[in-house]
Amino acid sequence: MVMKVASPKNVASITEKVWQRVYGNHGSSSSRYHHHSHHHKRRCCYESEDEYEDDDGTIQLMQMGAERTKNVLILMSDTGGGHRASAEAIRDAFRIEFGDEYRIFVKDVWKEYTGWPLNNMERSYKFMVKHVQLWKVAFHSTSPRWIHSCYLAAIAAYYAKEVEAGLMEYKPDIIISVHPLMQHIPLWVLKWQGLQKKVVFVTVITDLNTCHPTWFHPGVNRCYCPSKEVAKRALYDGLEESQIRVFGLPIRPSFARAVLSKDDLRKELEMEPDIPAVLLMGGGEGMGPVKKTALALGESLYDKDQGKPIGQLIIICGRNKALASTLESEEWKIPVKVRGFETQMEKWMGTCDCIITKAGPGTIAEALIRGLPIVLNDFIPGQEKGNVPYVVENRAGVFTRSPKETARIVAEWFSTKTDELKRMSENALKLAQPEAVFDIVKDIHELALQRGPLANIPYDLTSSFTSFI
Ligand SMILES: CCCCCCCC/C=C\CCCCCCCC(=O)OC[C@H](CO[C@@H]1O[C@H](CO)[C@H](O)[C@H](O)[C@H]1O)OC(=O)CCCCCCC/C=C\CCCCCCCC
Ligand SMILES: O=c1ccn([C@@H]2O[C@H](COP(=O)(O)OP(=O)(O)O)[C@@H](O)[C@H]2O)c(=O)[nH]1
Repeated sequence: MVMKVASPKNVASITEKVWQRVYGNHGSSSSRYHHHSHHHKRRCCYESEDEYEDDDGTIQLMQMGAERTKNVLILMSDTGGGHRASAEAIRDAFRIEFGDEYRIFVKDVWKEYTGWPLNNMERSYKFMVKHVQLWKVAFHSTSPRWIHSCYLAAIAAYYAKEVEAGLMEYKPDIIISVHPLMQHIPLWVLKWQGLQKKVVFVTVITDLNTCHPTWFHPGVNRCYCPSKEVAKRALYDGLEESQIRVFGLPIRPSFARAVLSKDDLRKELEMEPDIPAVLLMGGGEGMGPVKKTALALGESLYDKDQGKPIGQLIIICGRNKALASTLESEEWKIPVKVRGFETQMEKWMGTCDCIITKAGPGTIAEALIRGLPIVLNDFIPGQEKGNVPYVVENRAGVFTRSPKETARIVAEWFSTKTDELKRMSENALKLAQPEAVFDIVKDIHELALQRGPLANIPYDLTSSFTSFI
């Protein structure tokens, strides 16, 4: 349970003071500034209030009142592989559903526009999750709202102009955050710019259960929760029911829509046609006990009596190149494929019969769609802890940290307990929500339509107008 130590109003006023300190009296909604940064070349500087030129030189006044392509800015960070996967899923679903109506940008604005430590979150995060106790302390100690709001306000004070420049470069009509640390600062920027009434701001949560409270910001237009458990937490943390929607975790449309034949895929991926296959992975970064588990499977999936394999193994190491090269140099008694970062995960999952993974929400949601029983072999404390009961209590998989136990379970699934494998596969399919990403983008589209005439006013005029509304 998270204790609410400070009221949101108090936190807001601290934040506003910080903004005032940074911008002085220029923090009004209609202010403009000249910001040149070495990070980016494509900067628009407005020389006067009369000149409104877009990057391609078209004068925006011409667009007033007309239907125009709307800009969608998706904020993410490569801390793990899940945020990017969800961002790309949303981008692809927008394209499928609405074609040219929307122009989508997937960006880590902090990485591109700010400096240390925000531009280096991936490395800091990797370091922290390797030292599990450090991550545990950081995760739990920053859970109370007043604590994380203070941290974020301090960061905002330092990098406000850079983040603002990063957001405004894309002239977003809609901002979608798929990252826990990308609510507060962008929402403050919108408030300061007077753009709250023009820009739709939504959060798409990518954790299935025990997510960090930074995900929940009462200032959003919508908060898309992937499960009822997360929705409960959102309500508890002060969001209104009208702000919350539960559609599921957004998964790339290639997963949701593809009809794949296992036989064809096995040919395409050059796998053995007739023996069952297990997929072993550890998220985008190849984390968890992948190597030990692979070695144990190399033994358990080999039938010594008959002198032949009872299963084959696919190991996807993600961005962990060191892991891939050590596994490639091993001698195997069973058919094994070692792969690096794969872009067509739906194919590898489509060709396998079960999966072993750490409790990453993206991988879990994808495996459920493919009906793969799951052996969870690790979890990151905090945000991934709750994913374990989500899978186990719904009987879509099991949890064990022991590589030997994992190898034994898979060997049984492929030999004496095929009925259990089948049952778990059916349970997995019951939990799958392949349409979630489409429901999310359709709902965002509805929100954008509800914005009314303001949304069609050229971007650079809007903040001046809205300050009078
Ligand atoms: C005695 C108290 C000392 C405590 C000191 C803490 C100082 C602050 C330092 C670090 C901040 C820790 C942030 C915790 C909140 C994170 C919220 C969260 O859930 O983050 C998860 C993401 C990663 O995404 C997850 O990836 C998973 C797989 O790997 C999985 O896919 C899951 O679904 C995803 O949600 O984590 C981050 O993005 C963490 C980034 C940490 C970067 C550390 C940067 C260090 C320095 C300064 C920046 C400080 C930012 C402070 C923000 C504080 C507000 C919380
Ligand atoms: O080689 C790889 C490894 C992983 N992934 C994807 O990366 C995401 C991993 O997200 P998850 O939440 O499971 O874990 P994280 O990497 O964030 O820890 C999933 O969508 C995977 O399909 C991928 O596309 N290629």
